[in-house]
Amino acid sequence: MNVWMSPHAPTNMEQGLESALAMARAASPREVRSVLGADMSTLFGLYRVDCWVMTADQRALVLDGENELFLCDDFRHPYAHALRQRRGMRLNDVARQPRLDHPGFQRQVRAVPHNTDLYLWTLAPDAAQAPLGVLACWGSSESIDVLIESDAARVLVDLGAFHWQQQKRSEDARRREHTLRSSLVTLREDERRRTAAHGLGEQVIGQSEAMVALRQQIVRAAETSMSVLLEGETGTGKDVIARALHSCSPRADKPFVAINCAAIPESLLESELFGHVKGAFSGASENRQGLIKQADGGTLFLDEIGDMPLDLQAKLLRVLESGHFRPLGATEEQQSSFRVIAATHQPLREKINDGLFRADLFYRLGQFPLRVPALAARKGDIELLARTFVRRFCEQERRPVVGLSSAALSALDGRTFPGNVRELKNVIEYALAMTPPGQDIDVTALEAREDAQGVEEGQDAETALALEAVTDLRQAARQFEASVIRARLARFDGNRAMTAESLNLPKRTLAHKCQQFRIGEE
Ligand SMILES: Nc1ncnc2c1ncn2[C@@H]1O[C@H](COP(=O)(O)OP(=O)(O)OP(=O)(O)O)[C@@H](O)[C@H]1O
Repeated sequence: MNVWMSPHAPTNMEQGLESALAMARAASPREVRSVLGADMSTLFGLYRVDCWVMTADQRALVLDGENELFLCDDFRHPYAHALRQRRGMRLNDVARQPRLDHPGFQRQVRAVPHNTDLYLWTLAPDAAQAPLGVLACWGSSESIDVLIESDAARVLVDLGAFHWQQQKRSEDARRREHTLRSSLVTLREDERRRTAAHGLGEQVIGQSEAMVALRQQIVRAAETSMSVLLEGETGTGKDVIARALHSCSPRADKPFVAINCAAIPESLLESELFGHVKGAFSGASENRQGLIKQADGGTLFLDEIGDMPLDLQAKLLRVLESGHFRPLGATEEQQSSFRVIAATHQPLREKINDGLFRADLFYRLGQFPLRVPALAARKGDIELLARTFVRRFCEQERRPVVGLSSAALSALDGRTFPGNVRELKNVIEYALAMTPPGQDIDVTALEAREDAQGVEEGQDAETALALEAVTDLRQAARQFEASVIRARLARFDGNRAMTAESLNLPKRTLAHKCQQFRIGEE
């Protein structure tokens, strides 16, 4: 019997037309399925109608919004049979189908009344195409009889498959377009970052894999407002990197404020950072803005952070967490919004273990850790660095730009550079001074510096011997100390951190002695 020819024909026909219209208006495959399932159920008085969806890999059937999954090659459930036959399939009294013992299917059977029949339609827009899914209609034997006889049911199912397919196509097209768009955005982003990283090449020189990767990380860190912790041996370029990071960050037009925590006496460090008000301590004759406030909107670079005293570490942590601080002697709090970059050549973890550095500050500073490799680990960079320094010095001195002989380059390659790039730079500068203008730097010019250092050290030894002749022991000791420090500083290309380390002196003590002996002023 045709359902539209039933005694309620006008109502049913109206409903059928409404259903067809609703499917045509549906905005997604899921909406088509939902209209089809609901309307079939109402029109034919069924217990339940499920619209099973074929997964993209064509291996299973799933139901919108549910977890149940039926594999297409598992013939313990009837959906696999329907898919294989690709035509309508009827199961009378589903509870009496012992071979269909799929646990999921049995759960469904238990959820419907006794004597329920099942009619399955394989939904496909046409026979040549892969099925979209299976429509499972559960109902009494009579309603399933009506369903099977009904032309209207067939029309609705065909319409459902058609609109499902149409919506699926436009959804696939939208998804493809979205994927394309987002991969284009990613591509553009990557390209922008690559260009930015490339642009940093003039500031942070190096073509080794490690340096190329480091520049990319610098660009990434610059995009965020995270705290950056630079770790690396002395002279590896931590200062250069901090400045480069600031210059390619959105804070570039705001101040870059740097402080070396090791170079400033402990007693002054706090007031340098936080500022003070007039009369806060003896000598504080006027209000003074601290570096934290000066860095507002920009970047605060804390070099040698490992040398910051513990009590100041706690205060720094508080500023980083809250953005608030109080200048020395002030009653009011101030605010500053800055990005912090900290640098250290000391292993901070060891300092934490020794109770000299706060673990919480370490983690707060190291939100974006960057490790700067030693020059020895990227010897491939020596030539580019050397040539760049030669060019820069020549331009600075207004001399014709010269090159480096291959013997000079291989001599550089053979050196160890404990002072890293700083040492290389000093070697080049000295060699250039020893080379007549217009001539390439040769190996003899490089060796001249070592010879000069040797003489200087020899002279120091002579001085030390000569001191035996003096009668004032304290003065002799001071002169000897000064000679040792001078020689060691010369050996480490003026690097006080390395000098202090090699003499087992705190950097602050070395700084004090240099001041006392006027080293570095002559
Ligand atoms: N990658 C680099 N490109 C260009 N110049 C560099 C690079 N690395 C270091 N330099 C130069 O080497 C010298 C030392 O660099 P910098 O002061 O940045 O090192 P550092 O790691 O901060 O040293 P320290 O730990 O002793 O403070 C500077 O003159 C700097 O210009």
